[in-house]
Amino acid sequence: MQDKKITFIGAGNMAGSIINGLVKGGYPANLICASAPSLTNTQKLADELAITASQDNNQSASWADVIVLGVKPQMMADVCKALVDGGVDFTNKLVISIAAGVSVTRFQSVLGENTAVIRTMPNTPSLLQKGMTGLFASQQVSAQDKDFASELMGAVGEIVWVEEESQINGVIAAAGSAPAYFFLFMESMQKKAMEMGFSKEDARLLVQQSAIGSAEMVKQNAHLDLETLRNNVISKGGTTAEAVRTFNELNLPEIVGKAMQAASDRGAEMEKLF
Ligand SMILES: NC(=O)C1=CN([C@@H]2O[C@H](COP(=O)(O)OP(=O)(O)OC[C@H]3O[C@@H](n4cnc5c(N)ncnc54)[C@H](OP(=O)(O)O)[C@@H]3O)[C@@H](O)[C@H]2O)C=CC1
Ligand SMILES: O=C(O)[C@@H]1CCC=N1
Repeated sequence: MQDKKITFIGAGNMAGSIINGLVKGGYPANLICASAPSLTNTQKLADELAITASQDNNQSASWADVIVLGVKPQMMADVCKALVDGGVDFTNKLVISIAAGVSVTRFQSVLGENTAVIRTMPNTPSLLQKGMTGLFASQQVSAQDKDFASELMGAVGEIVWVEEESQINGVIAAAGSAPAYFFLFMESMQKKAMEMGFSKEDARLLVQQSAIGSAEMVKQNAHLDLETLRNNVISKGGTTAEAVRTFNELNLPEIVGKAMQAASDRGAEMEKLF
């Protein structure tokens, strides 16, 4: 990977996961700085990973070749304005946003209309280098910077580039928010297993190992579609058939579709707000 100086502005759950995944994957820690108002998250990252922790956004951003913006969407414009007012020159820098709901146009209206901006939508399994990131590049981004962003996010998981910015909201629905869906599903299963008499620990083990095993089967059987994998578990007249019939009667596919649409719609709505 090209060795570039990277500053993360904001280092909470998501940016922290990327920093962890990057350093554990071998990216030089001395090329990474994390800046946030408090040292709570950043100092922990510095102690564990030997990156630099800072409370000075302007100084950290000025030092970097690549600035990863990892603050909450509602504070993004103010944080960017403060960088511009603080004298940070974005002319030769690559800006990578991980925020939902902040458009390229919005970034460029604050940072300068020719700023090279890549919008990404990662997810928290990036912490384990098992992330999924969608990326969209503004016209100003060079092929070399696109390659760098591919390598950067590729270091913490799989990547997919989208041609239309609006598709980032689809990435949010299918990947960025998705870990929470699977956790909710597993929580619901754990709760029922406990009602069936298992201890909390055993209920979790039953559910988590089933989830991990199923996910691994999906990964290792790319030639099989998901329906086939499902059908391989269903014995005619057996138990799984009853569970799946119940899911379908209660319209699980429609529920999932509606939830994903709600996530995507909220992403589009946020783009108007922030
Ligand atoms: N969580 C997720 O699964 C995903 C989140 N995202 C996106 O990531 C972004 C961050 O979300 P998340 O990590 O969950 O949020 P967190 O609240 O965990 O992290 C926010 C971070 O921003 C820092 N911060 C606050 N104000 C400033 C400031 N003025 N300058 C610099 N840093 C500041 C906070 O610092 P301090 O520690 O001092 O409070 C904290 O480190 C959002 O835009 C979200 O859309 C994208 C994909 C998935
Ligand atoms: O909930 C959110 O808005 C962020 C974006 C995707 C996951 N978390």
